[in-house]
Amino acid sequence: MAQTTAVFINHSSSDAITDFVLKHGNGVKGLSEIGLKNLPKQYIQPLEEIISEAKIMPQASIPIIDMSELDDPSVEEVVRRAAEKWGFFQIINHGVPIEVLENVKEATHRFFRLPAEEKRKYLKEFSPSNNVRFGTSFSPEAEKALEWKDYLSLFYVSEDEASVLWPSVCRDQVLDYMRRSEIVIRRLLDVLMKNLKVTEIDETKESLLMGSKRINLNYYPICPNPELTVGIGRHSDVSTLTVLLQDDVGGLYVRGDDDYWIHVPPVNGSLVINVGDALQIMSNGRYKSVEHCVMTDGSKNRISIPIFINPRPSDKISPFREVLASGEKAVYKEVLYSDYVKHFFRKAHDGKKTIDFAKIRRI
Ligand SMILES: CC(C)(COP(=O)(O)OP(=O)(O)OC[C@H]1O[C@@H](n2cnc3c(N)ncnc32)[C@H](O)[C@@H]1OP(=O)(O)O)[C@@H](O)C(=O)NCCC(=O)NCCSC(=O)/C=C/c1ccc(O)cc1
Ligand SMILES: O=C(O)CCC(=O)C(=O)O
Ligand SMILES: [Fe+2]
Repeated sequence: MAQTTAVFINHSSSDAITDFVLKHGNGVKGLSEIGLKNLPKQYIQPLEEIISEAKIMPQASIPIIDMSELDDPSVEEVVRRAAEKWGFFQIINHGVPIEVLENVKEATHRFFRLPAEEKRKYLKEFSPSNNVRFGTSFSPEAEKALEWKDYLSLFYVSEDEASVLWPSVCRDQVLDYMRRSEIVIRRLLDVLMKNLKVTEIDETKESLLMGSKRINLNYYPICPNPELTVGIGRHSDVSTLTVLLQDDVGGLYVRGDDDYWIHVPPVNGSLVINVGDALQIMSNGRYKSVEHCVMTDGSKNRISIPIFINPRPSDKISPFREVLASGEKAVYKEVLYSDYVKHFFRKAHDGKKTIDFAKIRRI
């Protein structure tokens, strides 16, 4: 059977492949598993989207910060500088138990091992809710070239809603990971806010900084031609902060100086933290939401699990009053957060362009 499918797919039209991947719920994981020899042409990315050896800064790395020392003012300073300069850092000794991380990784594999007919139930057209979505690539209708990634995206509303709507093979482990990471997120936001002269996170600020959460389970299967495609194209996150758990395969790259990229090496037990566009806007550009992308692997399947900490969809975001108090000019105008996110989802990944949506144009 697999043999027949492989012969069929290897000789199929683009449309048949797209149906197999997108409509029937096989995803790129399905393509990978039938032993595809060559990357289908709709996945071939323009050469400039591929990070070759020559574009990597081998000696550079994003900071690794030990959170057990966070009460030390010098460590607070390291966190702030990392958010200002790199927009990305890894944390260790963060208080989220290693079993919680291992359990959510295993749960992610369990979800993706489900048969296509099961996963298909969560495709946009069949899912019982907009808050649960299984998909592939990022925005297939808008993309010139597809991305080599399948995902399950879960927008968190409440434990009760999750217990009804989220797939039972991964629900409990995902919720546990979200719950257990809450303390470290709050702590990081406290430190980052102090530096902006925001001394108290009241109810309004709490909503703006962490009023909603989305968690994605990303699956990047073995790719037959990793030198021709990407797992995720260049983008910045639209979150306030993103907390990312990756496995031991590697492949995440962050924009460094000029046209160079920095690899984020897997560090056992660590979490990758990055600033998203919402925090760049609210900090009036002080904290940087940095472009990043994922390259595929020719010999290993990879997973990653980002938690996007966001404003609420109904929040209006703009630079904080405290940041502008000293007379600094606002770089960004007020935008409704759900408009911002819809703008992001409706186009293909395009590097740092999403934030132009909120930029004030001065002539
Ligand atoms: C606008 C949202 C996202 C959906 O609202 P809705 O009422 O369900 O509206 P729609 O169902 O009409 O969705 C709007 C559009 O977004 C698309 N979309 C709806 N969720 C999704 C979805 N998880 N995936 C990819 N399209 C979607 C959806 O397909 C639709 O596009 P289109 O059909 O072309 O009109 C709403 O939940 C909202 O405002 N959420 C705010 C919190 C939030 O989710 N923030 C996003 C944080 S995610 C982040 O930072 C980075 C994410 C990311 C993700 C993938 C990457 O490769 C890289 C980065
Ligand atoms: O897979 C990764 O390491 C990064 C994923 C990512 O950038 C995203 O989901 O927004
Ligand atoms: Fe991202």
